[in-house]
Amino acid sequence: MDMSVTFGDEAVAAEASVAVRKLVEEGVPQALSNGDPTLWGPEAEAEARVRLGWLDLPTTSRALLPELVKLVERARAEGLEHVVLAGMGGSSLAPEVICATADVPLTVLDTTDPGQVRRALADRLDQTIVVVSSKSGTTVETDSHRRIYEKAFRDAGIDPAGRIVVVTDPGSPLERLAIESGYTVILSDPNVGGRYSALTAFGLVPSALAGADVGQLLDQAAEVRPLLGQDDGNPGLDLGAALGAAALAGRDKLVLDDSLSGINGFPDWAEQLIAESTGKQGKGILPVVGSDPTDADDEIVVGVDTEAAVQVDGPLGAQFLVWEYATAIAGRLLGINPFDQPNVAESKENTARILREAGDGPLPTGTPTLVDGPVEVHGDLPEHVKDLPGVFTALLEDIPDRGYLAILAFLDREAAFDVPVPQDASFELITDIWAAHDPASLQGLLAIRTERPVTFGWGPRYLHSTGQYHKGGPQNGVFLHLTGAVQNDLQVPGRPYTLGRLELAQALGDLDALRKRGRPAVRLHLTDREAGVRHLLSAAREV
Ligand SMILES: O=P(O)(O)OC[C@H]1O[C@H](O)[C@H](O)[C@@H](O)[C@@H]1O
Repeated sequence: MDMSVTFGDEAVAAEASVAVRKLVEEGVPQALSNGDPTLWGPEAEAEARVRLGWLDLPTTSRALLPELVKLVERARAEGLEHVVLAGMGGSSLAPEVICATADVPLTVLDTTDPGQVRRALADRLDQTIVVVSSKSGTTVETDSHRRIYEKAFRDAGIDPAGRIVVVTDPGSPLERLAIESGYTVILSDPNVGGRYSALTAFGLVPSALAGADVGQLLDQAAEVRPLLGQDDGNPGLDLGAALGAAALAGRDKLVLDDSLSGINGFPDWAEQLIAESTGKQGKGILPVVGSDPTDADDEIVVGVDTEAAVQVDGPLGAQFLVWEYATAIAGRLLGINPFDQPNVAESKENTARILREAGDGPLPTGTPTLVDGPVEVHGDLPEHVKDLPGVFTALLEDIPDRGYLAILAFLDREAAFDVPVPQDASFELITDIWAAHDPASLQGLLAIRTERPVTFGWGPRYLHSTGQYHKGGPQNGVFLHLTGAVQNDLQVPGRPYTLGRLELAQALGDLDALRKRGRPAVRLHLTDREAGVRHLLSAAREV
């Protein structure tokens, strides 16, 4: 088996081995492998009873393969080359990493940004097949994408029934709707939670349609599965013990480094698994993705196929299973229920309330505290702050010991790639131009100004991932939300709002939840998106 967990740091190894010994004495590795729901205490038991199905997926998901072969053959025969996936959190992050790793194209819609959705709609609608993936069948973003694509197909004279494939849990409202609409429905295993669903239909259906070899993923997972019952040479146990022991010792910022890995985008998937599973009751592990280690004493670096304090090597299918097992182990060590997400609903409810109360009127954005060029600043700031560099400085100074800054961008994730580049530009020049227009560049620019971790998330995608940790985990985060004016909005058919209005209401809803906890939270609103991003980045360079 080519899956292994090794330690590049002796102190981390020693600490992990103490935790392993304790877990082995308690019979945990075997019990978890057998699906024992009592491992997280009596309060978690009822939920754990219906959340451990992921342990069996390397075998049970095989049953899906013949159905997937047929679906793929039909799509190919009909020339449906453009695969769009509408899904949030666990329902999109696994297919995203599977397809990026297999180097097959998949358009992922886990956004409410109208520009990003319009770009997908404008791309080969006549050859598009849309996978609508939602376990609950009620997620507002995914429901909006379905409505928008149904209308777009109808407007183009295309019958949506031939173009929409639904993946959901048995009995969900989406299953009912799909049956009534004549859509292809593939049901998932209801005993697996969203973030553990990589090897269910949620991970496999869109990936197979996009052209990935999903049978191989199951083979890789099946190969590592027997090791998960062992006391020795159990990579899930070793990783979980290392993560849990480090967090208990105060090293609860998990820097994920995949710089040498052939697996593309794994940290984004691991982030939602770990943040949503552990970030609750004031405890948790904060994944830090896309930032260099800072050597702070509350940090542990884990490498995916990359040298680090803890190094996790192996193929993607095995990595999924090992990280899921490890998260369940870390959850036990931390004393939390790794299968619920008690605080995700808060921001959602705030958003629904904001939309309802606003009716047809403007959303309650308030008046800006100050305006700097194309950027409005909303939020409480010290009086001496007069411009954007001052805002950044104030936020960085506000990060408490052991705290972090989270940048949360409710913007178009792909807009930077639309910026025209000179025809003869070198690859370096092109990436420089992109970086100069990419809001995500703010992470690196602010990270070098502080010893504390700086994370970056796209909204509303992070609400289904680190959003749980921000609200339920240790209360030491400082938050910077980015929103932007919408040029060409998109109505959500059958709903009294546009995507742009929903996107802004989602940002406001999350801000309400964070401010209610007394967390410092500032919103920067770009009145002109492109100029605003450039202005933000140049202000960050001046800090
Ligand atoms: O698949 P869905 O029911 O649409 O849920 C999508 C996501 O929604 C919530 O945010 C959950 O906390 C996530 O774990 C889940 O992956």
